[in-house]
Amino acid sequence: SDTPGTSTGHRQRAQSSSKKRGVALDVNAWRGQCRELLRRMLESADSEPFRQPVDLFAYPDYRDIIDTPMDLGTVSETLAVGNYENPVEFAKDVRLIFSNSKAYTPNKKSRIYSMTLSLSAFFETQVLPIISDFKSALRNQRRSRQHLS
Ligand SMILES: O=C(NCC1=[SH]CCC1)N1CCN(C(=O)c2ccco2)CC1
Repeated sequence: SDTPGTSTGHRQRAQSSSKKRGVALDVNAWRGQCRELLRRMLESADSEPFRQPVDLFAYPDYRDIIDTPMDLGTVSETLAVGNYENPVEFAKDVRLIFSNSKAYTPNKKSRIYSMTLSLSAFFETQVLPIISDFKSALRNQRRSRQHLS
């Protein structure tokens, strides 16, 4: 707490990132964090079936069941070319990979589906702080811009 009687002068806040409550609030940090999360997922054996699009010759009925195919390679490419605006859009595509697998699997004991379960459990624990840090950086940026207007 401040020493009584001191005035806490008006603090200028840096535009893109500022130290607040010990957290670096950088509205752009999410992209590198998501790239690193993808890298860790791709190095896991559990991601093997999800690194590239499903081979429709190997699974001829795949598109009868799945409307929007998605895979980690496509997500990687979309992130690299800057076509995700925020980590929520990124997470939506990754979650689509897992929901497609759940929809397509003939039964919940299939090997590939069990890989989906462990990979998505890992993903959810890792993406949550990325999204909440982004949202607080955005709130902070809007707060500091608001005081400028
Ligand atoms: O063919 C692939 N991936 C591409 C590959 S794997 C190695 C070479 C190229 N699949 C199979 C179907 N998929 C499932 O989720 C699934 C659930 C139950 C059975 O299959 C998605 C992954």
